[in-house]
Amino acid sequence: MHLLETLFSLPPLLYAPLLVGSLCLVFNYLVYSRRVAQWRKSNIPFLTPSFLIGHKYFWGVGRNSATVVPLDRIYQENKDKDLVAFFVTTMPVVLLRKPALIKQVFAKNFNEAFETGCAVDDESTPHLLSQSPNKSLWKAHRNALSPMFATTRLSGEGFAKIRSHIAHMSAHVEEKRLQGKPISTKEVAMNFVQDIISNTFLALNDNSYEKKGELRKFLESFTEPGWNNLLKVFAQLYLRGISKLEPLQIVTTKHIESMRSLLQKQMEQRNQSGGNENDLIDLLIRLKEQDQDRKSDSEMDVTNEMISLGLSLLLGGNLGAAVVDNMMSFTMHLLSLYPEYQERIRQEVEEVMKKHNTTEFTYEVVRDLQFLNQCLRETARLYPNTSALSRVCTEDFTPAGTDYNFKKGERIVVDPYSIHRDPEYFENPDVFNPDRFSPKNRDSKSIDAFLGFGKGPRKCPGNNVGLLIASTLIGSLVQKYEVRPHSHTKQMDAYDFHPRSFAIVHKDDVLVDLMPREVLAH
Ligand code: HEM
Repeated sequence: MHLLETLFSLPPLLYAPLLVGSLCLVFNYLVYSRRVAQWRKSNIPFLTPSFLIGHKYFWGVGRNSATVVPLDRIYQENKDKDLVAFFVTTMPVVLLRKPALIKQVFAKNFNEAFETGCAVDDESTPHLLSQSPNKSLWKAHRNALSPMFATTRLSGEGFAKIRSHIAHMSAHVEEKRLQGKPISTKEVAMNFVQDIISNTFLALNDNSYEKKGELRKFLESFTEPGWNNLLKVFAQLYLRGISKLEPLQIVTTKHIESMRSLLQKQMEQRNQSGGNENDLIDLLIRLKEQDQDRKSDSEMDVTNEMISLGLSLLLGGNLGAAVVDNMMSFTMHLLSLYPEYQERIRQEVEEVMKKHNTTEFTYEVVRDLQFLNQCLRETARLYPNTSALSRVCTEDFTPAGTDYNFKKGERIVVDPYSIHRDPEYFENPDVFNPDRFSPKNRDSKSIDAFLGFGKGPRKCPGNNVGLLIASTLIGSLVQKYEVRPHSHTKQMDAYDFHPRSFAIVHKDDVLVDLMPREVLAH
């Protein structure tokens, strides 16, 4: 009583913050103690939280990589455990450490741990596939988009489009080289993948090497690392209450309206030209035709469902198509440090072209570049793009063969970076060794431990499209040039990642020098 009297005798400007601060501490204590008691009862080992800050390692956010370094330290320090729970500020999470348990929860218990933790509240709100509010809607959208994930769509005429982008990219790098400048892998890769995606999904004929295309600008607003995007993802994952505010939304009203007008323009054009490109625009027009009520409607009005499909395809699960450029940039970095693997790619390109009786890149050539595909998968192992795969329990369950009781609402995370560098699953894990992905070397242990494209029914559906685009870029560059390091002469690790990104992206652009092979031959 005496304490309260003293407090209220202070000027309001002084006691109000003290009062609010004290209430926060009480609330914080209650949150921590309730969850800790639950973990204890559920047999889930946990790390005792520090007041207000949860786990101390997350205080490095903004200095080191946003999540890779803290998660890796927790992973390393709890080697004896299958799983370990802790708090990120006031957000409780359970980190699954063992691939067998991850497979169990992500695949076998999919029905009980279906959500990714950033679902929208309302079915009609335009959203990404990863934000689906319920399983039936997620399934319907994933099925509707499935023809877009088939790589055969990019054979024949589809690959003719890709060849025009190889020509744009080649002209760009040759111009830079003749000016004596290094090549920005970020720029080359980003323009390449985003122009191909614009062209093959949306029939936009961009050449971003000359002028940034419409889609390129749109996608950049989602993927550019920085405080703004970091805060948005953080709010979606950990501050569910305030994440409903418009500036904290991942998909803002402005994005929705840009997507609506882009789709509308392309659908109207297609309706007039009557062409059949087997792309997203045709898919949306078919969807509209199937809708009996709107059959007679000649206007190409774009529904929220169409916007959701467009966003999901272009941005994927974790701001997706953009991950392909990241993968290509890291591959160029690694290959610049391992010239012997560049030579093997060159030999493979020559042999496969000979087999298909051609001197240029075709769908069949790229499809058959097995060793190059291994190099890309090995890149995804060392630099897995997603710092944390996440699921939220939608029901209580106990994974088979364990006595861990997961409660509805529990957030589960998986840290691909640490598992991919664990010698228990990958021998000499820090070494870039594409042969570990050869069919003869792959074993069930490493197959289970590889999480570069996720796990279970929510696994990346676009991985083969992404790998095809990446193989085309890397194959055509390495065939013509020797790639040499310019900015990064040492293999990057977690401390080289961008501190303000949840994705694993390098903080400084990777620059390389290109030496034409015919010059080297003389
Ligand atoms: C080759 C580079 C790519 C990598 C490394 C990659 C990685 C991933 C990862 C890690 C996930 C999360 C999976 C999980 O939570 O279990 C994911 C989901 C997803 N990706 Fe990809 N991705 C790539 C390319 C693409 C492309 C090119 C597309 C689209 C054409 C795409 C579309 C998606 C979609 C739609 C999801 C959400 C799946 C769902 O929630 O059901 N991805 N991707």
